[in-house]
Amino acid sequence: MSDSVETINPATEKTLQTYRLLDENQAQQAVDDAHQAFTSWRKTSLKERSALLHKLADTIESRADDIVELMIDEMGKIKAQGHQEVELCAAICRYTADNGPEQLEDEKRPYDGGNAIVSYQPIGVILGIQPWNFPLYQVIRYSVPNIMAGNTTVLKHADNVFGMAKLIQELFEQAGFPKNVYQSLMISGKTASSLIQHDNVRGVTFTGSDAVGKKVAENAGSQSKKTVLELGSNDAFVVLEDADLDTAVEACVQGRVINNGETCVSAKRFIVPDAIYDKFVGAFREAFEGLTLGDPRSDDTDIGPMARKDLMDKLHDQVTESIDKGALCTLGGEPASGPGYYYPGTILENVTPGMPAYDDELFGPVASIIRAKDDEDAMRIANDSRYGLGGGIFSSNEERAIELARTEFDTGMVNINGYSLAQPNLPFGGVKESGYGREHGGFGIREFVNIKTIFVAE
Ligand SMILES: NC(=O)c1ccc[n+]([C@@H]2O[C@H](COP(=O)([O-])OP(=O)(O)OC[C@H]3O[C@@H](n4cnc5c(N)ncnc54)[C@H](O)[C@@H]3O)[C@@H](O)[C@H]2O)c1
Repeated sequence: MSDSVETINPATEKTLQTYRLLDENQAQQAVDDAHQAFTSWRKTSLKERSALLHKLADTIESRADDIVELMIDEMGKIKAQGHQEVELCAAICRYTADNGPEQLEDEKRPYDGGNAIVSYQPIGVILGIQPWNFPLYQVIRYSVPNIMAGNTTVLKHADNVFGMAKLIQELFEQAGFPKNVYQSLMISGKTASSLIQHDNVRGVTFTGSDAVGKKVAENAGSQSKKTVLELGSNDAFVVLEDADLDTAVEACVQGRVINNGETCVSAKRFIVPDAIYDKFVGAFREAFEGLTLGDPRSDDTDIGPMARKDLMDKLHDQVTESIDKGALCTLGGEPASGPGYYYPGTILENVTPGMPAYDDELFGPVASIIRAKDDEDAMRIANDSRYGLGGGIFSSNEERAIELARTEFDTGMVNINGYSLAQPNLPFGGVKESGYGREHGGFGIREFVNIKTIFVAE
């Protein structure tokens, strides 16, 4: 196995940097250092932690241009979306700093014989294994609540964004956090796997594919270590017969191509009843045709390059296999000529079970359109998936849509008449093979704490 990795600019295919990987001994030492840091970090007050998180928010904002440039170079993020990600991360820091103390406060509960205290205590070093698609956000969303709770953390980032891993460590240092409270480790997946077994790693939070997530959970489970899994999905956006089609088209297009189509919680399957199929699909295709594929630095670009060649090749194989099995490609469908890993906005119709476009996650700007008999059939199809992260319902009857979201949609999140990414104050996470556990909104902060009951007899 190579002891270094190269990062590559997906727009130019040029090498950006070479990073030397830590070997297993060095990685184990880093975990011991994080454990050492934990012994004093856990004793800091919530007020001190909160003040440092406010500084982190300011630091992130002050380094916004550096962060966004790196996102563009390493994974092809569109510039304006990079700035949105930076703002979201600063907001997560501030939300956690402002609300964390209350979310972690002791609770008093009477019992037969006395008054108990329920206390939220940190547990130690948390290993984060994260993907590349929101390379700052995914790290901030798990590390900041954990650090607020008194844990320390080591990160294994995706190889293609090692520059971002390095920069994030700098941000924590610049904000004034004590040494080793946060560390980015340049390690392979194999070394990350071995760290799960390290005695001082007390929990593992993984965001990425369901295939790797299952292995990570199995490995951690063999040692009774808790995991949080934020995995992929094939979110269904259901356009009901009474939907306002302009609203639906706008949100569905945005939800499909945001982040170059490389978003876990995004519109991937569009389920449309027969009665409105031609009208919706015609307008959707027209909007998709108008999207600009190109330079992620340009303000005119809607879809930038895909992050890696292997990901583009996989997407194209999934499109080709779906077409071979009967899907109709009514837009796009072939990679653009290089340099750069550019895949155009693509529409597949006649998508049916047994096709990758129906069964699996297509992680790129490809829309899978499925025709339903009626509204009821559309909801059935929406749930006909092994995944359950997010979803969407479009209807002019908001009350009915909310009821369907509440009782019928088998997912962790549902959009009604719109499309939204994560919010600091709202729980984020999935069901079924999209994983378990929740980030944000006061829930993430309690994932890796010891909820301790202290019985105080009267
Ligand atoms: N639910 C969410 O919040 C969320 C958010 C973003 C992305 N995702 C999902 O992530 C996937 C895309 O990311 P990806 O392709 O980089 O995922 P991936 O599973 O290939 O990689 C994720 C991370 O795991 C590491 N890794 C790979 N093999 C490993 C192993 N054997 N042991 C330990 N670590 C290992 C990778 O280096 C990377 O850091 C998509 O399925 C997407 O939907 C989910």
